[in-house]
Amino acid sequence: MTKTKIVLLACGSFNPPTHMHLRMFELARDHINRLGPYQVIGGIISPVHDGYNKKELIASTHRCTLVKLALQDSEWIHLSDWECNQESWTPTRQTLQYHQNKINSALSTDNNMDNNKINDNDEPSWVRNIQRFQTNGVNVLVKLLCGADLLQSFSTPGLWKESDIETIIGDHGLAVITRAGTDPHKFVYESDVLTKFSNNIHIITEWITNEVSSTKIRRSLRRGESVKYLVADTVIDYIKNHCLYGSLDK
Ligand SMILES: Nc1ncnc2c1ncn2[C@@H]1O[C@H](COP(=O)(O)OP(=O)(O)OP(=O)(O)O)[C@@H](O)[C@H]1O
Ligand SMILES: NC(=O)c1ccc[n+]([C@@H]2O[C@H](COP(=O)(O)O)[C@@H](O)[C@H]2O)c1
Ligand SMILES: [Zn+2]
Repeated sequence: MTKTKIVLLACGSFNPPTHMHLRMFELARDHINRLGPYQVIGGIISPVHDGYNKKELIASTHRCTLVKLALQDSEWIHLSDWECNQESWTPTRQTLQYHQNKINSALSTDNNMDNNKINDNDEPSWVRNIQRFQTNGVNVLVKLLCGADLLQSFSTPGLWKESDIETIIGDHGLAVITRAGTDPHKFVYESDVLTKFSNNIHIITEWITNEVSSTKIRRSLRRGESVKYLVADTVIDYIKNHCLYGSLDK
């Protein structure tokens, strides 16, 4: 049986990236691969544009560097700085569509080329990673990976267009990681649009709960407290060297 090839894309602030951001990918890959008809072949972290204007959001140049440092130990998850390099903030539907189109057009070019030439190009690492796989002309699907709080934000009035939610879930699909304080099953039940597309929403229970959040990390840094074992050492070094989040180099 040919498995549908999946790439997981997580959007968000990553301000800064924590171990839990990376755990989400591992949890979702195990879950989706276990279902049978799917094979997860790549992961992408797409930090949000500075124009998102969220409180305490530091410059995307720093956030992209921090994500790259956090991903040094991962073979399959890559940074995409595409959103950050746009003129302004991009709605998530467009981000998913851009990455899916880019991957599939790179793969179709590969199919028409001599095998030796594959990977010998200037594509970003998140594309090159996927070019290692044989897809035999079958399109790769990019799914949105998120925590349950992002799913919950779908019901915030004026935040998401209903048509975007339909495209994101209907055409791409969601992998949702449970998070304390949220009940994604109940949330799907209470929403007509989410129930309509619930066959394309994978809710993944995080049994080894880890309530780290970027907000808590920023708070500890501001207070001069240790964040070791919550975020990568290389991320901590960079934050301290650049005195980010009110931290002092010590
Ligand atoms: N501990 C966690 N459990 C489940 N999902 C998480 C967790 N931390 C982050 N995520 C998910 O990671 C994605 C990126 O989130 P984001 O950058 O906002 O991180 P955050 O820790 O929630 O940061 P902040 O506290 O600044 O909101 C979102 O989909 C979010 O739900
Ligand atoms: N309408 C939309 O497409 C829409 C609305 C709100 C947030 N988002 C995205 O969700 C993510 C939320 O990140 P935070 O959880 O860090 O706020 C960001 O990547 C943002 O671009 C998208
Ligand atoms: Zn958040």
